[in-house]
Amino acid sequence: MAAKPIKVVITGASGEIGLMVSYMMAKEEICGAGQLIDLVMVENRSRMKQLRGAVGEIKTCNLTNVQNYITTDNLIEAFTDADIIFLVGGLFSAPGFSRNDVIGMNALEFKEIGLALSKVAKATVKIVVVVEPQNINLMVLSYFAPDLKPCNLTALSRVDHNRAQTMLARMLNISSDKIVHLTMWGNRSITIFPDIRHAKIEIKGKLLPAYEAIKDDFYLKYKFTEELQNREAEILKKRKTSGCFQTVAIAAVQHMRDWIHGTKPGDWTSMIVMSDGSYGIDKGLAYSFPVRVSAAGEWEIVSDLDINYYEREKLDERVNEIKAERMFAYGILELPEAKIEVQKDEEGAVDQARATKWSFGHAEPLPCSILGILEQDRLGTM
Ligand SMILES: NC(=O)c1ccc[n+]([C@@H]2O[C@H](COP(=O)([O-])OP(=O)(O)OC[C@H]3O[C@@H](n4cnc5c(N)ncnc54)[C@H](O)[C@@H]3O)[C@@H](O)[C@H]2O)c1
Repeated sequence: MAAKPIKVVITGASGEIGLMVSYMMAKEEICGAGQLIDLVMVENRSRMKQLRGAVGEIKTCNLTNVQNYITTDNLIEAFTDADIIFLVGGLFSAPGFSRNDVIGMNALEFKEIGLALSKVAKATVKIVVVVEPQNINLMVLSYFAPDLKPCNLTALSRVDHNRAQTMLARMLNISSDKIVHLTMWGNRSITIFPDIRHAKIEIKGKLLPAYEAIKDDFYLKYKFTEELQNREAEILKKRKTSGCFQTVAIAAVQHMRDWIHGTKPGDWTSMIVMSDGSYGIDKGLAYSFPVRVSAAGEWEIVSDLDINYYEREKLDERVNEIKAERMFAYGILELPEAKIEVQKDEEGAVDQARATKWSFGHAEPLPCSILGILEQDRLGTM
């Protein structure tokens, strides 16, 4: 008898990245050779027409990997019995939006997602958060779905891992699979910290430390990080587009493939996971670590890298940044853990245009208090 189809859910499935992830999951045998999937594509009600159009197109691509195509705007229906969930549906940072705008808006989305998962998630589900800011969204989701265990929860830092790997390979004109033991530490933001010191490069069959192979310590320690951080902006400027959609979709699918089948023997990847206290990072903080995955699909943090004084400082800076962003999100959600006071708009005035924009995906415009705090942040008074 054929194996039961694996239920793969993609939220934001009619968006740029969600649609590309859907195509790849329908086309590639990510869940295993010959393994059928049920592809569940989730969208906001207002985008269901576009989603049905997109599914109509995928169905005519002559792909044999999918047993059933399901479209829905109902998170409970989507998440029930789901084996794999790509959380791609959320708000993208538009021109003029600050990072705190994006944190606030997506915190509200991820509260809803967490609540839905808390009702129906399978104990073995594999979830990857693609929506920015990935670290914060993962912690909000986990807060509202407390029964989910760290083994269920990851977020995407593979985009930067892939970029760094490719940049190093290009310096030596070699294939990127010759670069191993690379790590992206911390927060998926412009401050993500690439660790090249532990990376190794295969040259003529021998693994050499990256610093020894490249022989440009100043570039690797200072300029490389800057170039990595600016890479996305550079591409967007040249392409005149608002996002590196292909880069993100491919990274999300690679992340999931490694999680299902294991990382390359002798190597690891970078994933945002809930810290178990490794490297002195607070337990429960969503942080990008070096992560090794067994062939059975169980991930663990690679916990025995030596960390020097410079790296310690960088790791701790990212902890503080993530904690501050988490506090901001908790403030928006009015959680008891928040130490900041959510300011009420005493005048009761609401900028309806912004309220509607930020309430994208929600039945009601966001409350005044939230608009108040976001406005303050934009004015730089927080
Ligand atoms: N470097 C990165 O890792 C990176 C880069 C770009 C984008 N992203 C993230 O990927 C996400 C998707 O980007 P995109 O370019 O595809 O955006 P997009 O605006 O094209 O698509 C997002 C889709 O999500 C849907 N959506 C919003 N909330 C939803 C919800 N709760 N449930 C279901 N659907 C929902 C929207 O209707 C929209 O169709 C963005 O939110 C962004 O944060 C990450």
